[in-house]
Amino acid sequence: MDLFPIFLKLSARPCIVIGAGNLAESKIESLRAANAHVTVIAPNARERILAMAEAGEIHYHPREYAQGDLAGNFLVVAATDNPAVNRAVFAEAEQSNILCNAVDDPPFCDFYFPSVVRRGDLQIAISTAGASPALAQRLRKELNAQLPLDLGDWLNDLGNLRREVVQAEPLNEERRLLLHQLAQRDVCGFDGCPSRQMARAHARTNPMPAEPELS
Ligand SMILES: C[C@@]1(CC(=O)O)C2=NC(=C\c3[nH]c(c(CCC(=O)O)c3CC(=O)O)Cc3[nH]c(c(CC(=O)O)c3CCC(=O)O)/C=C3\N/C(=C\2)[C@@H](CCC(=O)O)[C@]3(C)CC(=O)O)/[C@H]1CCC(=O)O
Ligand SMILES: NC(=O)c1ccc[n+]([C@@H]2O[C@H](COP(=O)([O-])OP(=O)(O)OC[C@H]3O[C@@H](n4cnc5c(N)ncnc54)[C@H](O)[C@@H]3O)[C@@H](O)[C@H]2O)c1
Repeated sequence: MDLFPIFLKLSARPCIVIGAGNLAESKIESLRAANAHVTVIAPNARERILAMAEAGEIHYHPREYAQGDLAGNFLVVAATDNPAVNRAVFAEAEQSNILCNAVDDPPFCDFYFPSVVRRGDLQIAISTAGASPALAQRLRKELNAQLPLDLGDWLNDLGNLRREVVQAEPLNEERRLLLHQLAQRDVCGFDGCPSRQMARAHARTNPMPAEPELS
């Protein structure tokens, strides 16, 4: 199957989850991790979901799904234990052009949830297009065991240094090569960090062109 892999910005976008059980909980957690505005509709909710609602992290409506509930949402996850309800949710989503994932029900999904390895802003998302979710999970565990725990902190420092370089140097081949070199070196937030000093020395030989004088 030809799936299109993208990383969506969900910040402040309204997303809705129908169902508040075991499977819904992990989907709500991943939507919240992307700062989506999450609404949940289900007659019964797990403890953790009730706690999120009490803390004001999500909106929870303790009732059954009704046609029209999806209006105004960007995406929906159908995670009830009733396939007929999940399919009705998918049908409404189709009609309203809202992206839908009916959990564990591939024909009723516009998108699949991947297995994710995360270190800060670094995310590696794995999909087998539904061929073997167990393999996706195993690969996640293998990659997770191999990647250093402080990779996210390091990426944060590297990102800050890259912003400095981009501000100080014009977009050219020298800058591109420097950024590749920095991505292979130790970088830290400390001002005297050797990689930082190297970047500053580079900026002296590759400065921004002077602003043209106004006549
Ligand atoms: C990655 C992950 C993310 C997540 O769920 O958030 C995910 N499934 C995970 C685990 C997992 N799911 C299942 C098992 C049991 C072993 C097995 O069946 O292999 C295990 C492993 C376990 O937990 O033991 C059962 C299962 N899953 C689907 C079906 C229906 C079918 O195959 O027809 C059935 C049979 C249900 C039944 O028997 O009734 C379908 C889907 N599951 C997907 C995602 C989508 C495709 C992902 C991809 O491969 O691209 C897709 C298509 C739709 C979707 O739900 O988005 C998460 C791992 C998270 C992690 O730990 O990293
Ligand atoms: N838990 C698993 O590991 C797993 C694995 C594979 C498949 N499944 C299947 O996935 C489905 C969901 O699993 P679960 O463990 O999250 O179930 P669950 O029983 O924990 O939760 C079901 C949720 O659906 C809600 N619900 C029921 N009818 C509703 C309606 N009309 N409108 C809105 N909400 C409604 C319930 O209130 C509850 O919050 C089940 O069909 C299950 O068989 C579960």
